[in-house]
Amino acid sequence: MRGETESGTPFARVYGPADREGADPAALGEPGGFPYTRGVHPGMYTERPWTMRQYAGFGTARESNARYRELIGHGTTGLSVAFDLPTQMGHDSDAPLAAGEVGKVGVAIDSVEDMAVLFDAIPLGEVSTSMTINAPAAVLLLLYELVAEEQGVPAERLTGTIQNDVLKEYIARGTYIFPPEPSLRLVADTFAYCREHLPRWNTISISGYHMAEAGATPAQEIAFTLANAIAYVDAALGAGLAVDEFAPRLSFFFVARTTLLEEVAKFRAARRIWAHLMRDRFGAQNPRSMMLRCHTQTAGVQLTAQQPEVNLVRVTVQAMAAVLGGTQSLHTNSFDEAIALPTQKAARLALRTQQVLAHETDLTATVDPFAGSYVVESLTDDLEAEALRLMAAVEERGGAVRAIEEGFQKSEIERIAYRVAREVDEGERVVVGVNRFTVEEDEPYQPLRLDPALEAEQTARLARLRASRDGAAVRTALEEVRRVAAGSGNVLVPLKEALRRRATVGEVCDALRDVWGVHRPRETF
Ligand SMILES: C[C@H](C(=O)O)C(=O)SCCNC(=O)CCNC(=O)[C@H](O)C(C)(C)COP(=O)(O)OP(=O)(O)OC[C@H]1O[C@@H](n2cnc3c(N)ncnc32)[C@H](O)[C@@H]1OP(=O)(O)O
Repeated sequence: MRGETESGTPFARVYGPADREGADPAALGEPGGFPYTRGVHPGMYTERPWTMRQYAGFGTARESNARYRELIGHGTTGLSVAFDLPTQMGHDSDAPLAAGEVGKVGVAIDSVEDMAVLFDAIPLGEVSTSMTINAPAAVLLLLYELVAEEQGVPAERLTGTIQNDVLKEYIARGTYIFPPEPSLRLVADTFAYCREHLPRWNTISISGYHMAEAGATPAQEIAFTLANAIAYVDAALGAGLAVDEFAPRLSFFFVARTTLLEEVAKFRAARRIWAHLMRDRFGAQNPRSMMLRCHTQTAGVQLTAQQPEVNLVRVTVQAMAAVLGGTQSLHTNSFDEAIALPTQKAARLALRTQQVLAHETDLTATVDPFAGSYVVESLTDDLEAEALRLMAAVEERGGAVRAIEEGFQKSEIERIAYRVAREVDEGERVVVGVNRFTVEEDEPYQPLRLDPALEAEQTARLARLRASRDGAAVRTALEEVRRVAAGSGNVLVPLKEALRRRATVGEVCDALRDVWGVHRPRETF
């Protein structure tokens, strides 16, 4: 048995009252009350279960639309769109760089017409939709708003989230386009635009998930995520917004690992740190600005290609950690994700896992069941202290952006990833089915295969769009995007007009690239 937490603190063999002596009851508080250690709502899941939000998308808009409708039919309670890499990088499906990638890791969206197909017969006034899109987040949000307009749904009714967290892209995920400064401006413009037009929209999902997948410990995950959050808050304040005008719509995204006790503590510690930051450092007055609301995804990196059915068990434990930690929204991975895109059956089983937890167990019968547990409260305090220490290290480097430019977070995370890989290789860290309890031959598994004709189909669709639209109007609209991007107005306004006129995702991103350039990472190791 490992003698220390994933964050590197030694585990006591037994925890007891002595470990909690002198603990301040105010640090725990009440559910729904400052500092929200016990959760953001007084009644939590006794009032409403978390949102079951399965991340999905592949092929063209038509295939993904069918998968969403199927998920809704099976009882999913929120949508979560995965985009393909060209879309995430702001390139059209016919761009040379897109070749071979169209529709692979998510859906290909080139224009408002694709977006309309993606949400065909899905009432946007009723469903909440998350979109995992970062550098071009504003563009995809505007496409969503345009489709809602076509459906006759007013923007102020729309609920959902854009990931829009470009800082962690530089650290871990990699789909950045522009340099940090214009990227932060675009984020602040999005906050301002949403405040005015889409007040119920969560404007960002500040993500620790990808850093965790890259190797971050739970303490690093909290610290680097919240350090990025501070940079976004500073950017918005710098753009002239008041903290309570945008902070209630900031949201977060964490992983849930199989180390259940430490993970439960992680969610609780993160909420506590955020509440203090917002109240004490940024002077927030609105309690909603102080509530860390989060989505959680089970840890994909812990799933194995060997004996893949064992992943069902891992995902169940991870999902329990998220629920016991008080998440607002949850994606459970499919058991076959270490091999390929999920099959239909695996995707359904993943959703069923959440439904069993919500409807068959007693996890939802009472709020924050682990409160008062000697070990979980101690781990919560330990994680809080360690995360604050790491956040101070980021501050010493001049804040998140400076530290990113120096390669600090990335190299700290890589150090841990290397250590974990070595422990697995040496058998010190047990991975069932990989370095212990292996079998000679797994049963054959049929992965989902994408139709190779799909890329040609999507580029032909794009050619038809280009031939049928008013080319001169598109050129004028793109010129306006460049003009505003070079100045200081809110760039979402001309972007929306260009998209309405059938400019494509690639064309509007190219217009921004013309003005802002692209980010070139510094190599560190
Ligand atoms: C790995 C992969 C990749 O790299 O590609 C990815 O990134 S995948 C990444 C995928 N990312 C995601 O799916 C992100 C999902 N994020 C979200 O859905 C959001 O940001 C969220 C975390 C804030 C959750 O939003 P949500 O709409 O699902 O849920 P909420 O908690 O906001 O609940 C909806 C409404 O019900 C209210 N409500 C909920 N529960 C209660 C309760 N117990 N008592 C009283 N009210 C309640 C909320 O206040 C809210 O209303 P009101 O709004 O009025 O307060």
